[in-house]
Amino acid sequence: MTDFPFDIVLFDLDGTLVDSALDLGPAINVALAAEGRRSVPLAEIRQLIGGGAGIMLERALEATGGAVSEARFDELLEVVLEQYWAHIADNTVLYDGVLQALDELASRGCTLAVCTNKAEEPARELLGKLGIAQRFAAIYGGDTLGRENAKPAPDMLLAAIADCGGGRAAMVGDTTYDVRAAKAAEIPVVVFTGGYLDAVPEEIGADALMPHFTELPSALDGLAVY
Ligand SMILES: O=C(O)COP(=O)(O)O
Ligand SMILES: [Mg+2]
Repeated sequence: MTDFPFDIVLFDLDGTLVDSALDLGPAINVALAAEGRRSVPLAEIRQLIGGGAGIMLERALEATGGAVSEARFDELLEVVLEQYWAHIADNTVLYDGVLQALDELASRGCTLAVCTNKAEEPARELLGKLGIAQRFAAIYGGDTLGRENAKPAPDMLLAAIADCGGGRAAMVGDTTYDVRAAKAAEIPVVVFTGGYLDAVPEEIGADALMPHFTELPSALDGLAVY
C-alpha cells in the first residue's frame, strides 16, 4: 500500500495507449474496396474506433452506402482482420509520454492491465511488437469473455481487477465505451482527450480529462476512490 490513491490502473488500448488509426484505417478500406465502396478518410476512421473491429466495419459500411447481408458482413470482417493482422504495427505508435507514465505508475506501486475491445490475440501481438506487453499483469480483449461482455459491460474490468489481486482501481480510456464500462464497474475514469473521443470531452462523463500522458499520475492523484 502506497500513499498513491490507486493500486491498479486499467488501460484502454486503441486511442489511449496507442494511435492505431493508420493501421486500422487501411484494413477497413481494403474491405470497403472489396465491396466496391469508397474509402473512408483517416479523420473519419478515428471516429469509428472504440467498439471493436465489428462495430468499426458496421459503421464504415453505413457511412459508405449501407449495411450488407450477415454472410457478406462476416466475409468482410475476415478481410479486415487478416489485413490488420498483416500490418498491425506498421504505423501504430505509442502516444507521447505513455512509457514515462507507465514507469511512473509502476514506481508508485500500481499494477497495470489492459482492457480493450480489440480482440485479445491482436491486442497481445500489438503490445508485444511495441515492447510493452510484459508491463501488464492482465490483458483482456473484446472477445476474451465473449463479445456480449465487451465494453461498455464492466466484466473485463472486474476480471482484470481480480487478476491484479484486487484493490483500488481506476480506468484510463478515450471513448464512451470506456466511461460506461468504468461506471458499470464502479471505478473512476480518466479520459485521454488526444484519443478518438466519440463525444464532446466535457460531456463524456469522465472524472478527469487528460490532454497528455505526462498528466496521468497527477490526474489519478486528484481522483477520489469510489
Ligand atoms: O479497436 C477498437 O475499436 C476498440 O479498441 P479499444 O477498446 O482499445 O479502444
Ligand atoms: Mg479506445
